[in-house]
Amino acid sequence: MYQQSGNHAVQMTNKDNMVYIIGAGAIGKALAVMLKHNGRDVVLVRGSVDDGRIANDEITLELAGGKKYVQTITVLTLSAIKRFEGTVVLTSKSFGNDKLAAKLGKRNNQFPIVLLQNGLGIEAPFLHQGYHALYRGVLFATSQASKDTVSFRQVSASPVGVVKGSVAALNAIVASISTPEFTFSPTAAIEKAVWQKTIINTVFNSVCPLLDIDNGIFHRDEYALVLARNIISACVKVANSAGIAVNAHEIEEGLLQISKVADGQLISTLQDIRAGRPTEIETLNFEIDKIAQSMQMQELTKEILLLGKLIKIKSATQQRRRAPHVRSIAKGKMLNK
Ligand SMILES: NC(=O)C1=CN([C@@H]2O[C@H](COP(=O)(O)OP(=O)(O)OC[C@H]3O[C@@H](n4cnc5c(N)ncnc54)[C@H](OP(=O)(O)O)[C@@H]3O)[C@@H](O)[C@H]2O)C=CC1
Ligand SMILES: CC(C)(CO)C(=O)C(=O)O
Repeated sequence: MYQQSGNHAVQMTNKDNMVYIIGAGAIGKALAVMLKHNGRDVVLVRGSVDDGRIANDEITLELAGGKKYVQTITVLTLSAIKRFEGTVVLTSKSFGNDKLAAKLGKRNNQFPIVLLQNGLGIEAPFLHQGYHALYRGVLFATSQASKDTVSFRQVSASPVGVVKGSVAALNAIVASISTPEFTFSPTAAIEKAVWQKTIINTVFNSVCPLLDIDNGIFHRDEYALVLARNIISACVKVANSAGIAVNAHEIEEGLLQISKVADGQLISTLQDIRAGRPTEIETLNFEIDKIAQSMQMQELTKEILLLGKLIKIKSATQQRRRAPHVRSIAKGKMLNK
């Protein structure tokens, strides 16, 4: 199934229930360790690098209560894979989806793709490429990676639904990626779940990095919760006008639940900013504002857009600090929205 390279011993397999996780980051590593711990066939595939390298990495997963799982996971890059024989799960950053959709499309076999990424509209590149087995998950979990250790907390089961495909295949996919401590559940209402989670992320992924604070702030601080409530209220009006029946109370409950379970954990956008990496804010605050604009509702999303712009400035500032030579790339590209 994949080629041998260098001195690394890699097991060859012909199974068609292999799970290929693309994106060896905080979520990808956590999922890989959990699957391997439960006896599943899994490999990690690098999302941003494609040098044909194959490695066997020891990854430690820390769960709530101090429980630890250590597993050796095979890490490949795309060019080491001739064809997929199983399910492809994307835990890579969504801004890489255009390139990945094109690359994966070249291996034109029938494999299903599951997107486990935050944000609105992230499936578009795969739909444009004509994928016909496309599934979307919404993660209710929080994961933070440092070197080869990942700290993971599940908030609740993560729903997965059909974008293109069948309910029977969805059920099989959910069974193949679900484990007791990282649980997925099939849903017929994935669009609603995507909006609910995107609204939650619009709050967390802008407010927490701007305050430079952990995810627990909303259950600890009533002023932060009031700010969250205002953002949720505006987003819900936009969603409802777009025909998505979400409600503010349910979303606030979800936000508080995450805030409690993920107290002390950092939102992915804050992890990205601190590491000098790009963020996914385009598919959160900016995408909601874009949808509001298309319905002449942009007055409502002014604050949301401002928070998004501040995240871009903070992210670009940190990137320049870490790599002064990229100054000219970021300059002028930031505030044109
Ligand atoms: N961490 C969390 O708590 C949560 C994260 N999410 C979502 O899950 C997804 C994964 O997040 P997370 O694991 O935290 O992110 P990380 O940054 O830890 O990992 C993401 C991985 O994406 C890959 N990647 C980065 N840039 C590109 C690119 N341009 N093209 C292709 N691949 C790229 C890299 O893989 P490689 O190293 O293999 O090159 C990177 O390791 C995101 O959409 C995030 O919003 C959702 C809920 C919670
Ligand atoms: C809100 C949170 C922590 C929960 O899943 C998340 O989506 C993230 O870290 O990006």
